Amino acid sequence: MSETVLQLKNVSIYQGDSMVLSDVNFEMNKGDFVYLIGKTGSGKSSFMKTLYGDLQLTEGEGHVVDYNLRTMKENDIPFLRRKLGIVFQDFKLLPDRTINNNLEFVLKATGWKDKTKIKERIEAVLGKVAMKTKGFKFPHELSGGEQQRIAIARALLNDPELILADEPTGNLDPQTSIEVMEVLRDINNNGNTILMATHDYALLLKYPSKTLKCDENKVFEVVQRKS
Ligand SMILES: Nc1ncnc2c1ncn2[C@@H]1O[C@H](COP(=O)(O)OP(=O)(O)OP(=O)(O)O)[C@@H](O)[C@H]1O
Repeated sequence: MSETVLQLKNVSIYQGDSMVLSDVNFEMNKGDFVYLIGKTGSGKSSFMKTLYGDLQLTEGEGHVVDYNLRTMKENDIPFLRRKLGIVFQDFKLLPDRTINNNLEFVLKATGWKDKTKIKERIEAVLGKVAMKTKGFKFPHELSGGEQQRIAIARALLNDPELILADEPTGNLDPQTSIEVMEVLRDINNNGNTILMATHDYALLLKYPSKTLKCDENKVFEVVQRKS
């Protein structure tokens, strides 16, 4: 039976007093890969932020993994985020430490203590993004595409039930975007559930998948035409 990881019912999303999206109804099941598209300012980031608890849900019903976005308390947010993997456009790696130490930092902050297990987990996630040999480098010693692969590895550390990727290829050239996309598709093929906001229509055409569009304060599914 399919397992629901995300469910929104009659949701409206606000930034301050202004409504960004209304009547949003959407569900994702384990293993899905869904794109979220829309013009700049159409609400993609606001949608993502609502899902990881950065924007409070005040209207409608929302469930992400086992959290109820309406009733969740401020102290629940870090626990919700442990079940999510979040990838941003600008990578957000800590510049003052190596890749291994960036990953170790997250594991320690989320309760990992055993040194051997930490080392094994770091190797495993670096392997998943084909970056096993780069752990000793600092972020600035890596290309943008490599940094994004590390950010994806970081998102995988705690076996997330849902990966939210907000414009993960937004800072990358077309060829590097394809390489990062291949990593995301591989991860999806291995069972991870991914919601990816993007502007990049070339990626959508090359890697078709279910697509939601934000437009005029609504979110609806678009059907890709086969040419
Ligand atoms: N922190 C904020 N405070 C007030 N309004 C905001 C805030 N962030 C975004 N908005 C407004 O909410 C609307 C949706 O913005 P959002 O960032 O969600 O769009 P987006 O589709 O992600 O755009 P982009 O593709 O440019 O990132 C816009 O009108 C924007 O100006």
